[in-house]
Amino acid sequence: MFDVAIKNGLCFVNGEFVQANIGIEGNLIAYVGRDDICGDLEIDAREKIVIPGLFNAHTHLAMTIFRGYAEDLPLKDWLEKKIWRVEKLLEPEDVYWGSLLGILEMLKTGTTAFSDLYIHMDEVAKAVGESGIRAVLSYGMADRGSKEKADLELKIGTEFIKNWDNAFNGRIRAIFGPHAPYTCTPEFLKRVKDAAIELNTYVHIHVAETKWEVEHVKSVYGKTPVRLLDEIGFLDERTVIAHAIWLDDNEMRILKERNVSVVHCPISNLKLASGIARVKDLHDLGINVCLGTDGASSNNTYNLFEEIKMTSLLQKVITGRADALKAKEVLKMATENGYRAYGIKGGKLERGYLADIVLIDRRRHNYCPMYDPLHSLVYASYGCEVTHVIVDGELLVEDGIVLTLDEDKIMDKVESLKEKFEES
Ligand SMILES: CSC[C@H]1O[C@@H](n2cnc3c(O)ncnc32)[C@H](O)[C@@H]1O
Ligand SMILES: [Zn+2]
Repeated sequence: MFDVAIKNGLCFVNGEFVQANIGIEGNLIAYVGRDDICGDLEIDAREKIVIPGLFNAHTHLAMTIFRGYAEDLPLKDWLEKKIWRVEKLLEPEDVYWGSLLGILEMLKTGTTAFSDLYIHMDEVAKAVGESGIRAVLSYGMADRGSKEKADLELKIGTEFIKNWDNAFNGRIRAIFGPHAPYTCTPEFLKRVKDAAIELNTYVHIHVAETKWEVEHVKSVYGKTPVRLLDEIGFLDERTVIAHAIWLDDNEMRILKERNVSVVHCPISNLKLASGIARVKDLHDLGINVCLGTDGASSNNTYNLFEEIKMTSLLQKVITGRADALKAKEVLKMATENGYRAYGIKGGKLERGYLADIVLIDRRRHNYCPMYDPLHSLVYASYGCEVTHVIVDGELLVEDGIVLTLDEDKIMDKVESLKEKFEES
């Protein structure tokens, strides 16, 4: 008898869809196979596709508050003329409600875990605790050339890790999140890496997002962001870089040699007109590529199914090859690779892996006819087909309803915050 039994689903196991039952004990998958199983809670999956939970590997969760606030601008103007001004007005409680809204949207669209880099992170951690989702959290640090600021930022970032790492049965992993090579000096980034090594933790950072960034870093430090980071010993298997658009072949080889993971955020990159990452090349080199949405102000949703489809389509068009990335590989980027990037044993329907599992309704007009569930999922999903979501062995979404959150209350709160930022 298992705690939870998912029965007769079409399950994504070892890269293919097979009819199977899944037994969950505590927070782990304890059984995957064809034997008839029982559970204290039994979920009938006869009409469902069952996949490992999606991992959104780069977010600024509470930016739901600024969804639609600053449109049709390139990254530099978006940040400098709009976003950084209103972020100064953010209070902790705003971040709490904005984060809950982001979590609500992610759970409803099959995301079981995310990696966030933002401010007022205690509030994000509280929202993660209450909702039941899994998260890797980092306080977003930038020294901007000031030694005093560097000391303070590192202190806040370190305290956050000490207070929250492994909270809620290990659902929260707390790591370092320096913003970018153009807001953080190499001296500061070196201190962050040393602290990360001492605490045995990960570092999540934006790198090579725009042409401007590369030219700016070159003009100040005489080398590109990736070469600069490599020179200070910043890059290793516990480094996760978001974007990685403007790289030459040699820089890609450096990322491979150092075992760095890359988070591809195609929709944000298109919307801010930053560029298109060479994901096929990164993938072919053997780099661990995972997927992210970035913040809701540059996307404007937290629906990872959109990133899955966009990743596939963009690589087809920039390589001129319709088979640039296999659908199976892209689904792996959205699941297993995200968990792997942050050293979490999840993202696979396999015994011993974390029980982060998503059930999807097969009986939808957009999946009809279903020749191959993999292709239906990757190319025809809206995200709203998700019916059940289990995180850490707990059922959080049932028949499309998030059991742990009050959807109307969260929406009312975030809608009411708009007033504060409208005039800014
Ligand atoms: C200091 S907390 C994180 C910081 O990052 C900003 N941000 C959001 N999206 C992006 C992006 O695509 N590139 C760079 N910075 C980004 C966010 O607004 C916060 O200020
Ligand atoms: Zn970002």
